[in-house]
Amino acid sequence: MTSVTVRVPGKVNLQISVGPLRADGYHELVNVFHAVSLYDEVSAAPSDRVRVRVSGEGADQVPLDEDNLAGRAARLLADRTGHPARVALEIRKAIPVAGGMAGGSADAAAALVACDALWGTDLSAGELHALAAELGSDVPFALMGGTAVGRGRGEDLVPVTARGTFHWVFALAPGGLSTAAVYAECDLLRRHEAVPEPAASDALMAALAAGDAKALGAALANDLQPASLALRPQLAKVLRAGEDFGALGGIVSGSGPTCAFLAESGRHAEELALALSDAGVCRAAVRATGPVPGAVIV
Ligand SMILES: C[C@](O)(CO)[C@H](O)COP(=O)(O)OP(=O)(O)OC[C@H]1O[C@@H](n2ccc(N)nc2=O)[C@H](O)[C@@H]1O
Ligand SMILES: Nc1ncnc2c1ncn2[C@@H]1O[C@H](COP(=O)(O)OP(=O)(O)OP(=O)(O)O)[C@@H](O)[C@H]1O
Repeated sequence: MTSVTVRVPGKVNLQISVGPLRADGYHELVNVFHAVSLYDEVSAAPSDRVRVRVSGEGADQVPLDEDNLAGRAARLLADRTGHPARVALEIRKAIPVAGGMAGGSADAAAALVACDALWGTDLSAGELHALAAELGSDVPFALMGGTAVGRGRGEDLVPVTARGTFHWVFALAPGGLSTAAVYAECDLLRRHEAVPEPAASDALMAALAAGDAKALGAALANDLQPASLALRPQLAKVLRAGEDFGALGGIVSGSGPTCAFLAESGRHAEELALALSDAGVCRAAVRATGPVPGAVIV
């Protein structure tokens, strides 16, 4: 085989309920993931060692050394299967880097799928999921796609039935936010509160099952949002602009700083994206739909 290409989506979190800090440094979550049609592509081809090249959105901010998550995924798969760690990975990015849309996690999931096919290591879905969870809390969902509830640190996934297609606008911010820093800020902001166990929102689940965009917009909830806003106060202006321009709901995506807005239709999403761009509150406003499938060979 000469080359394998995998397409992998970014995500928005429809709900993040952040529970107490665990002894291992992670937080217990109820994390409702939703895969959206903003895709990275990862190609894997034979090489003499692990090599990584990156192009596209934010490519200059992506490490090419052993920190690259796609390269780490390839080395982990090689290590566990005994296959030589030899592959040239080419990453084409559209998912914003450090944007709260799990771009690095998506590339890691794509690299696992691509190398598994290129090398003929032929792991089961369960084996790939276990390697994905070792690489990061968001990586298993990038394999699965669709809409799913993640428990534990987010890796323990159960698919959620969602009817229809939802239309989103993502307001991309200049620069990124560190996920670890946002969780640390969340702890700091809640240091005087008793933190309850995380819980799924019934209103959100009912909205998804009914395909009711208006109800979904009203049910979006992210416990990390106050922390992202504390670290990046300008985001309040972005969220207010989305609301003023008629979004059904607006939320910081994951740990931020990307903001996600739910629209009524494709047409409404187009208008909303244009209004956000014209208002000058973001670097760019891009449209996407969800849910979409996880990492697939194309
Ligand atoms: C914010 C989200 O993107 C929402 O899906 C995820 O919770 C973060 O997932 P991720 O980027 O894959 O995170 P990981 O690479 O596993 O962890 C990065 C850091 O985030 C914090 N972290 C992550 C997940 C979690 N359940 N609790 C945490 O406190 C920890 O400080 C950890 O060191
Ligand atoms: N292939 C990759 N693509 C993007 N970033 C990568 C990659 N590999 C390593 N990184 C590093 O990981 C950091 C986080 O990038 P990523 O785009 O995954 O953030 P994120 O979308 O905020 O993640 P999450 O939503 O999972 O918290 C970046 O700052 C970058 O240094």
